Amino acid sequence: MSLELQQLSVSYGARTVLQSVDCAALNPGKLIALVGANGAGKSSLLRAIAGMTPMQGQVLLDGEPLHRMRAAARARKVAYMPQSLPQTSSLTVYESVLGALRIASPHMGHQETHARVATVLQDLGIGGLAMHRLDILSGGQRQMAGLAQLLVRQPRLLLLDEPTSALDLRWQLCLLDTLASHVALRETVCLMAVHDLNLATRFCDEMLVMAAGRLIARGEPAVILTPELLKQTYGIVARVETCSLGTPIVIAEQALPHDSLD
Ligand SMILES: Nc1ncnc2c1ncn2[C@@H]1O[C@H](COP(=O)(O)OP(=O)(O)OP(=O)(O)O)[C@@H](O)[C@H]1O
Repeated sequence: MSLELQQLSVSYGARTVLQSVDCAALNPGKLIALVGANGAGKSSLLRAIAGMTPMQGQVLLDGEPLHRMRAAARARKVAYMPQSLPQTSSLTVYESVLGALRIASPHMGHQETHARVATVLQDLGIGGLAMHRLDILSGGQRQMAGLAQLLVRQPRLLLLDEPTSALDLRWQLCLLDTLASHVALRETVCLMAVHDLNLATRFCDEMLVMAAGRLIARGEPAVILTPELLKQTYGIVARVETCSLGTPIVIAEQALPHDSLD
């Protein structure tokens, strides 16, 4: 079973920013990248799936319409990480991850709860931050803590909005490696918005490409990423080569002039 989007539309006031997005069989166990230019609608799509913005159409998770699910069941199954995380909490990283798990699984035993928190912090490599307060973390550390709060719940569906945007090169690799292992092990459906196409091609098995509120391409990065698609999507002249790891690498050569774009 999997995630399916049927005729999903989102409007802000009179402005429609997502236009009847259809997408079947977004399957578990793999990372799926959601890419597209600024303003293409990636965050709106993730928020709509997460039930955080009014929408038309239907989102099915394992065949079940998410909007008909009771709030508690939905909160257990779906975890969403926004682009920017709140900075105000004075909880420690450990307390915040523990709290996230207790809300999702209030009946879980004390030992299992604490073991799960310790494991997720260790897997993400942030055990050393456990007793640090969230409000004094760096942006990248907060992003790692935010992901820990989601993974500890072991949701069925993970929706991540640019989860590596604040991370340095090493932590980008650490986070995506851990995420890929978690998603494969738990058979999680994972859809994440990413700007870095080269990270997406390296870690994601499938790519959804958005432009102006529509889904314009879907498939394996090596198959769908072409200079033509990059021109259409981002307004750039780019080459796509195969790097020594065997994955496609996008070399952006030049931005097309603003007045040459539609
Ligand atoms: N709360 C809002 N109210 C009104 N318009 C909005 C709101 N949020 C987003 N939009 C508009 O919806 C369109 C899609 O925005 P969205 O944030 O979904 O794009 P995105 O692909 O995630 O962009 P980015 O890569 O810059 O984060 C944009 O034109 C944006 O101005």
